[in-house]
Amino acid sequence: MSWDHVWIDVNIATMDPDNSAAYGAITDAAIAVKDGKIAWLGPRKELPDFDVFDMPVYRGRGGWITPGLIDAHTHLVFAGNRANEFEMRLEGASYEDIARAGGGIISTVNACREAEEAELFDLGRQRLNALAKEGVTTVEIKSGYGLNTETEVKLLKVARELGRNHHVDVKTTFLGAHAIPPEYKHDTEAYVDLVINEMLPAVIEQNLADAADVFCENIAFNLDQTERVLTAAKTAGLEIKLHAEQLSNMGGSTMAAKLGAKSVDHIEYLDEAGVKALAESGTCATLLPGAFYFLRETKMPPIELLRQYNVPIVVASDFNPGSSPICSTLLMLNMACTLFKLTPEEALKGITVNAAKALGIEQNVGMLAQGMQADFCLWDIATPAQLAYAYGVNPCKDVVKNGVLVHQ
Ligand SMILES: N=CN[C@@H](CCC(=O)O)C(=O)O
Ligand SMILES: [Zn+2]
Repeated sequence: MSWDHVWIDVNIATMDPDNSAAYGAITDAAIAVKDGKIAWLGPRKELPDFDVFDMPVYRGRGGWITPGLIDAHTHLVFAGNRANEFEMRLEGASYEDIARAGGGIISTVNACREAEEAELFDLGRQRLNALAKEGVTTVEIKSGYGLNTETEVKLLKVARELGRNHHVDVKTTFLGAHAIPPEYKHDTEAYVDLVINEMLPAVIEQNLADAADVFCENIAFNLDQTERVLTAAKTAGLEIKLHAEQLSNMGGSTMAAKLGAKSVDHIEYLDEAGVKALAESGTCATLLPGAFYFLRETKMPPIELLRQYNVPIVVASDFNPGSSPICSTLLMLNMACTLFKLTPEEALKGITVNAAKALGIEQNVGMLAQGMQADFCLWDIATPAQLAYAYGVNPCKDVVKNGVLVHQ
């Protein structure tokens, strides 16, 4: 056999739904890589003969290999910070109060409009490095802190540039309809027109986005406006997704599901009819425990219903300066279990196989099987549940991205 490299003395959490063991596990396993793909994986004793002098053989010392982690919802390109609002909330103001008073998303918009591309790139790279150290190999980055064509394009360009300059793959999402900018405060419809008729065409023309998103909420865009933007984006060839049912039940999830959205995200206020709609369309439900925690929310997302209707559950960091300033995908595993009572296996699915579905890349990444892209991590852990159980000492030992060992 001629491979590029082989790993032995490992256990593998394949996360492959066709493998009925918990985590799709194969213990005492081996995995071989060739041309950026998984050429072979299975029990060590079935590993075909190969010449040990022909290729590097890595020993995992009994650790676990998982798919490279996928953070399917972040806003990681932004300038400034909102520590002042954190203080205000601790003194009694709510996230909604601050947004209505012109703070919140708009304060980050002001910082982003002023920031140079190079500064945004540098900040983005530091954050990407932090995620990559924890085993993240694919990340989604949204715009949404520009709210004018120039700055939305700038943010998406930076996100694309980060993807070109980092081993982490970047999927970009246009979120021009994130909030209503002050200059359109009294004419939201005109802002929606601008998003559809000016921003979206600019983004499409420069191939800056893979998907589009909207914040459907009483402090942002109503159902009709949301539907208009999503329909235009879909017609333009983008995947669609939605910030939905975070602070109230607006019916955004059902509408987005009917339009074929890849995911609806937050969903604390999602009801049974909404869950059913997701199940019918194959739309993923993305849980954002970082925002739930940081905003001290109390309304739980409908976990039991999601299970009952077999809706793929995704877990993501939602890393952003306002509602989730937590740049850690691994910590989300712990929070998804402690706050939402997901099992560690459900949580790990949420940042691997289901996260890939939410980004439409499940044919290539998110689980480990022959022919899949060789994106995987070696962890210094005795059981996969340890990834969700403890936090603080990073157990990520090695990362293989596109078949190349990038971090040791
Ligand atoms: N909910 C809307 N958007 C972001 C928050 C952005 C912000 O507060 O800056 C979120 O996903 O939580
Ligand atoms: Zn978000």
